[in-house]
Amino acid sequence: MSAAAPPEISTTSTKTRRLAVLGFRAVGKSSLTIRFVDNHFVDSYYPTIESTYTKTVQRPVRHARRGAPTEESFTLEITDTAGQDEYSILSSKHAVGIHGYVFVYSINLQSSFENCKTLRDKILDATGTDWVPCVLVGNKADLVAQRQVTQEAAEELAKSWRCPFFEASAKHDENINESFFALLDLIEEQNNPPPPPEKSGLCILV
Ligand SMILES: Nc1nc2c(ncn2[C@@H]2O[C@H](COP(=O)(O)OP(=O)(O)OP(=O)(O)O)[C@@H](O)[C@H]2O)c(=O)[nH]1
Repeated sequence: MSAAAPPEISTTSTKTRRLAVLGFRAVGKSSLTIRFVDNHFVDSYYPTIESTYTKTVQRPVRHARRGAPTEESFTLEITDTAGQDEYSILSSKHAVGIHGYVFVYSINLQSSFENCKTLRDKILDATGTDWVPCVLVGNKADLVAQRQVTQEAAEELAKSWRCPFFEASAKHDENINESFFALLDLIEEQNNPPPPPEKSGLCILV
């Protein structure tokens, strides 16, 4: 009889998290998503209807207990939405069953930054909440000479949304993983608040 396989303690089962990438037309939503999922950049521009991408990632377990798995696996289902402006009708499927949002603007287009505020308001209206897990991403950070949106304004907005903020470049592969992982970590922080501290072995029965 062969020896039993050792128990699998390095990872837990996979959890699925659904993310939606929203923003104005041509800010780089597809480019960010494809850079994250496939690690390449397409220079040409094809307006998106809607696409869903899947990527499995490992993250450290939050508040891991002694002897328990230290990493967990997530299957990310990322919906790359069509570009939206303030007049676009929000599809209800972008409000239901989504764990977190990537709001994207382009640092060289002020109106795309303003548009993120409108989009988030629409999501809050549709979900009936006053907060959703999200990350604010200023893409095309390589176009710094054409900058219209200051870092300070974006930091201020992210602070008011209680969310992480990154300037990123899909073209130069800057802060792409960081943006998606920060969102995932924020989602998990909501789902797994810190447990009460472990008690010592001593137990007094009365
Ligand atoms: N310089 C620069 N160009 C970028 C970057 N990301 C995307 N682009 C270019 O911006 C254009 C639009 O990119 P997409 O990724 O198609 O934008 P999108 O937001 O998905 O577009 P829609 O689906 O129409 O809303 C393309 O020509 C990209 O090559 C970047 O980080 N830097």
